[in-house]
Amino acid sequence: MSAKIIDGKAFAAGVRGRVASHVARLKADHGITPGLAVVLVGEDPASEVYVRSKGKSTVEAGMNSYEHKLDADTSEATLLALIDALNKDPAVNGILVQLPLPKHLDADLVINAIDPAKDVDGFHISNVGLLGTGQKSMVPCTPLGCLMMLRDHHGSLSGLDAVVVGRSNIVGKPMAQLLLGDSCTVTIAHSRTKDLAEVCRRADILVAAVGRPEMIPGDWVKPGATVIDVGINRIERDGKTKLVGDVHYASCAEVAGAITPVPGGVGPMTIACLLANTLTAACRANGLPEPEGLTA
Ligand SMILES: NC(=O)C1=CN([C@@H]2O[C@H](COP(=O)(O)OP(=O)(O)OC[C@H]3O[C@@H](n4cnc5c(N)ncnc54)[C@H](OP(=O)(O)O)[C@@H]3O)[C@@H](O)[C@H]2O)C=CC1
Ligand SMILES: Nc1nc(=O)c2c([nH]1)NC[C@@H]1CN(c3ccc(C(=O)N[C@@H](CCC(=O)O)C(=O)O)cc3)C=[N+]21
Repeated sequence: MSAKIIDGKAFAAGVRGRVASHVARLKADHGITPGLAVVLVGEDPASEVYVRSKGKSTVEAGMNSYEHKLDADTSEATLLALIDALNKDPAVNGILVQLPLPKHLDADLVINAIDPAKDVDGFHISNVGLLGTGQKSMVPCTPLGCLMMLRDHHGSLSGLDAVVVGRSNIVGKPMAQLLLGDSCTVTIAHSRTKDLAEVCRRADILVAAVGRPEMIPGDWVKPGATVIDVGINRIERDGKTKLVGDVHYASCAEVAGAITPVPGGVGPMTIACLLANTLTAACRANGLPEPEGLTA
């Protein structure tokens, strides 16, 4: 069997297009232009690339982009003062603080200082609690993008066995919540899981969010399963840098029914969902109906 390739890049282009046309309507009918503020502390080159591409996509969708670059040694008080100002700024509908933060800053404290209504990453404890109790919230972008692709491929996810490998607050846990919300039977696996191979083989839906290049081989995949590869790992091969996921693509694609590639899978959907969340936040802030099909 050869898997269907789930084209995240094309899917993301579709989502961005829908966001852009909704933004155009908001502008024309209500004079509202949604705004996204991205805060980057320090000079991590990979983070700078992401922040630039987020800014570019934001502007392409017709929204305002505000970039705040702070020195690596910025104090917690300075960062919190910036977040306070952004919370109060009516032109800003979404706030994203790029992670990881330098070690001297308490990421939980910083994230929880963001107004939950502007928390387009969905990382604030209020949004985590709302998601966990099935209430309307801001949903983390990467898991939301994965859910959109899964719903598109399967129609209904009800009753399917889902295994999420990884239990981080930004990917694994919210991914598991969303799958549970769609009535999957969910298992969360991690570094202490016994017989991970056997656990993975039960999955109709296998989500890999581990951060270990090509860790999951094809013989861990149930024939016909859907494999969602969240991993973004930069490795050296044949003297070149290459981007690979957390699954061994070639062997998994032989067994799976469908699979997301890296690059061109989950990554582009993360950015598209960030724009979707910013639009959703702007609609909620103005008491307007939310865009359909762009939230969980
Ligand atoms: N495509 C995208 O848009 C995004 C991609 N990513 C990528 O996704 C991956 C995961 O990111 P993130 O969740 O932040 O990573 P974290 O490092 O925060 O979490 C990794 C998880 O994997 C588990 N793990 C580590 N080693 C093993 C192992 N040998 N067997 C089983 N489980 C293991 C850890 O378990 P334990 O808790 O026990 O330590 C942990 O729960 C990374 O490659 C990252 O770059 C992240 C965000 C967005
Ligand atoms: N507060 C916060 N929110 C985040 O959402 C967040 C973060 N911090 N820190 C870093 C991670 C990582 N992340 C990615 C986004 C897009 C791609 C992406 O578009 N990837 C392209 C390839 C890009 C390339 O070539 O490097 C792809 O997979 O096709 C990848 C990774 C968001 N993150």
